[in-house]
Amino acid sequence: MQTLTPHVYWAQRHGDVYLRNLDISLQENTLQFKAQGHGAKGNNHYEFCLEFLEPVQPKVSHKSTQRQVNIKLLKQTEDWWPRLTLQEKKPLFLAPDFDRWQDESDAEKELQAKEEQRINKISVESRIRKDPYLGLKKGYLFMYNLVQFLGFSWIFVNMTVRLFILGQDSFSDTFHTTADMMYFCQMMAVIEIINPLLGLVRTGFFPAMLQVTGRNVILFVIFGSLEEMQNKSVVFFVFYLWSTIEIFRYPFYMLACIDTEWKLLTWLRYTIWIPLYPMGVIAEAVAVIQSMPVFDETRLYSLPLPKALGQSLSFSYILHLYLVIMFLGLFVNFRHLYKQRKRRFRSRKRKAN
Ligand SMILES: CCCCCCCCCCCCC[C@@H](O)CC(=O)SCCNC(=O)CCNC(=O)[C@H](O)C(C)(C)COP(=O)(O)OP(=O)(O)OC[C@H]1O[C@@H](n2cnc3c(N)ncnc32)[C@H](O)[C@@H]1OP(=O)(O)O
Repeated sequence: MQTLTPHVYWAQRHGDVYLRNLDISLQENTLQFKAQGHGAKGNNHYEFCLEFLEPVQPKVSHKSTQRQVNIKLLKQTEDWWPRLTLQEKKPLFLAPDFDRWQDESDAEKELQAKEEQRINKISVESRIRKDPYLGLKKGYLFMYNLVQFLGFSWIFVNMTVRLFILGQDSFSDTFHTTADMMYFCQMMAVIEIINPLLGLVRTGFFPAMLQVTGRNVILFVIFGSLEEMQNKSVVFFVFYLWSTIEIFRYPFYMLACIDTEWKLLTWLRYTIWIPLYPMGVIAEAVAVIQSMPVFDETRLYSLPLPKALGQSLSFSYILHLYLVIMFLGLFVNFRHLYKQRKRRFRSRKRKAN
């Protein structure tokens, strides 16, 4: 019997080395292969040895098939070897295993993809493990957003249809036709202050509080308690601006609850506030200014003063202060929404890369 050297095919990843066609012992980083087999040249001894360029772990795993022996060794440290063997000159029997071959950058990409998969799996698993009520929370948020979407859509459609039919004449009737629904939606919106406190959404408590309180002051104090304000055109502009953003914002949240995203809707949710928010604050400021003489006249909510200082302090003085707070609130929430927009589009760009 002759002693022959079999063909050995090799490939690597950052953590592993693959060899094909062998039988095996590993000593001092040198793989010894000796075997008897029946090949093209009849029954023969086959043997070779390979001293690896870098240390490998002592454990060798191998699997024999009728045609070959597959060997897998684990590298001691995860890195890329410029060649397989310590000796610089490639042994004649050694050739790249093109079935498995990858260059360093391809292997790196494969490694990264595996790592990302692993992280995603861990984060999904830990979310499920950490929060057994996740489904319930999402269900509750979905329903809340659906109700708000239906409410604001009703207001928006009602106002739009009336605007088309009656033109400017519809302005004066806005409050009487839509206020009940607006009361309902804005009272419900208090939930948006509670949600971040309960950790149900990643909204800041402060921006949500400014948003909901700001609107409710206008709705309940300025429009709700002064009949003189209720047929003014400004009601139309305030309600129309509020409902325009909400018919995009709530469906966006609904989709987020079912882990879905429509790009156009996301873009609209994070873009149309740019003109709408300042316009909304200006409309609200006009309403506050228009209400001041009415509060002066009716003395509604005026604060009683000690006799020496006069009879009472008109609520309109408080509204002067409120106007300042409103523009500060605009600044705070505009900045918040700008940051949210940047964060949202930055993370989408990163995902696209
Ligand atoms: C005693 C003190 C008195 C103080 C009075 C102060 C007065 C201040 C006045 C301020 C001026 C108000 C003017 C205003 O009324 C004018 C108008 O509204 S005009 C119309 C235009 N308006 C707008 O565009 C504002 C719309 N409103 C909002 O966007 C929000 O209310 C706001 C809190 C401002 C910002 O929203 P948020 O912080 O939640 O940002 P995101 O939408 O990006 O959400 C963050 C993440 O949370 C998830 N989320 C949030 N809510 C929900 C939900 N309901 N269901 C499911 N998921 C939700 C969202 O998906 C985000 O998740 P992720 O981070 O994973 O993307």
